[in-house]
Amino acid sequence: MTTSIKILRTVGQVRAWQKQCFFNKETVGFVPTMGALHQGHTYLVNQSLKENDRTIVSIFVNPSQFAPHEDLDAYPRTIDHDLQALESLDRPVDALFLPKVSEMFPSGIVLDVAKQKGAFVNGVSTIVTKLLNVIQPTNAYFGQKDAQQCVVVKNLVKDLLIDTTIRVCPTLREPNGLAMSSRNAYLSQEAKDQCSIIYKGLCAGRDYYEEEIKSGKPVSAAAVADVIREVFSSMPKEWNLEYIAVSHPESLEDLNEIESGVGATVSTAVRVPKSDGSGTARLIDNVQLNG
Ligand SMILES: Nc1ncnc2c1ncn2[C@@H]1O[C@H](COP(=O)(O)OP(=O)(O)OP(=O)(O)O)[C@@H](O)[C@H]1O
Ligand SMILES: CC(C)(CO)[C@@H](O)C(=O)[O-]
Ligand code: BAL
Repeated sequence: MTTSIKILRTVGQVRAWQKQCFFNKETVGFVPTMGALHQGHTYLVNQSLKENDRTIVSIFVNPSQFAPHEDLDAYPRTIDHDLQALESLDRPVDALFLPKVSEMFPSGIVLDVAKQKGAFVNGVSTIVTKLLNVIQPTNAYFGQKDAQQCVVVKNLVKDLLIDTTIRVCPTLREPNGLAMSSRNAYLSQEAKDQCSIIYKGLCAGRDYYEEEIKSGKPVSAAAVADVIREVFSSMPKEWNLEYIAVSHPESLEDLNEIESGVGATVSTAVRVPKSDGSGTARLIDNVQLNG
């Protein structure tokens, strides 16, 4: 496909592009993705276009953040569609970084990491650090949908003294409330309709909290989770609720009580059978309880 977007495939090409921006005193916005772009992604890209002189997007399905037997091979790869989506914005992005695995992991991937607990956190921290090192953006854009990822990335930028501002954008949703996700492509329309129960449950938990906190006393995290579990009890029985977590909004440590002035992040993951029968799609979502 022909495109006006500069396609960069090597670290060397990105560094040369970045140096030119730096030389011109232009700010650089960066949106890391794994492709299969949807409106959640284009929201982040539009935000970057608004706030920076130049915008670069990366598409890299990062093997090091998939657990063994997860959907690395099946993960949707739709590069022609993605290029079209980036071309048809009000202003096209300036550059697209499309590295091969060998470019990002020249010494290979330590696959044992994927067997350890916390593989996702390690995998995301490593790839985001590498990408920020290569691109050295002024601002980098992430979606609130991946709440754990936002916390991990904010902490790593702080701890490693990386000179990039992390901008977190709200979760974009389908009209029925389902959070947009590349993995929704695994589901039939009927399943997507049923999936509205995920956000409904989270909202019921948030409504309960907002009512209870008016008393001025801390609210029990278990009680919030129970309200959500009650809504989730009408999920189809073949679905698998992995967890409901009520966590501190900054550290993501589990909370027993939610205090006003602090609030919480309430997150969940649900495995829903894929419509082609080839396994399950893991859907995640979260809401914020205001402090
Ligand atoms: N619905 C959404 N609203 C806002 N941002 C989103 C949304 N979905 C994804 N993003 C953000 O886009 C960036 C790239 O995410 P990614 O390419 O993994 O897409 P994804 O749809 O989250 O994929 P999947 O859900 O299959 O993991 C991340 O910062 C992610 O938080
Ligand atoms: C940030 C990211 C691109 C790192 O691979 C990925 O975790 C994602 O798409 O959210
Ligand atoms: N969007 C979060 C990264 C992942 O799906 O692995």
